Amino acid sequence: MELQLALDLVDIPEAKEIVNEVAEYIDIVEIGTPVVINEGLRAVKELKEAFPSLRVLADLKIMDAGGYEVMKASEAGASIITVLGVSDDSTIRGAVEEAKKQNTKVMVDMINVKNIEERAREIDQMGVDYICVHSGYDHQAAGISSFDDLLTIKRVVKQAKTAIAGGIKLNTLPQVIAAGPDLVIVGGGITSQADKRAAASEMKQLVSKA
Ligand SMILES: O=C([C@H](O)CO)[C@H](O)[C@H](O)COP(=O)(O)O
Repeated sequence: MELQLALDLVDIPEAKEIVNEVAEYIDIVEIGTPVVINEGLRAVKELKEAFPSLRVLADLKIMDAGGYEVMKASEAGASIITVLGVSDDSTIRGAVEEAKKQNTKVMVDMINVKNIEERAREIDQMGVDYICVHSGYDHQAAGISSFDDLLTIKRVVKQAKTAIAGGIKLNTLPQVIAAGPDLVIVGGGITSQADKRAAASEMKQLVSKA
């Protein structure tokens, strides 16, 4: 099981500062959607240059033009790029095809997918690398968690790796780990802690044991 740090509410210098603190405890660093909106793919490029041994995920949440956007993010240095599960199949297939050419990977974010079981089965047949259940900020504010969705995809997904994101904290991590995702994605659970290094270290210890 791997740990991904999501960076959302920071600029590029702040992102580098946080990764400097926690790099040894994370497997993947995510350039979150708000960072891409504010800073562009330059954020992906700069983080990859600063931390070449870390995989960088570009959380583009692609909804259209899958092939083109995967190409641009891959050229910037992303190892993994996100595409939305609610997108048309052609968008997901285009993203997968381009990622194969670029030797990068596609993560499908199931945020707002209503029929998780059926859509996860379909997407699993499209050759994607990860399927990620996700309760985004707006769902978190409404008290919605994606834990049940994780149990669903663990049951039906056969090819892709499974991942979970959204509001995971140290106290909820053991329950998440028990469900056995391949990748756990944590943003505020690390970045909003006074001691980010300690939080990342404790999380990495738990994730590594699983
Ligand atoms: O993808 C995310 C969200 O939609 C904002 O872009 C976050 O990276 C994801 O939710 C993980 O962050 P936390 O919820 O703070 O753990």
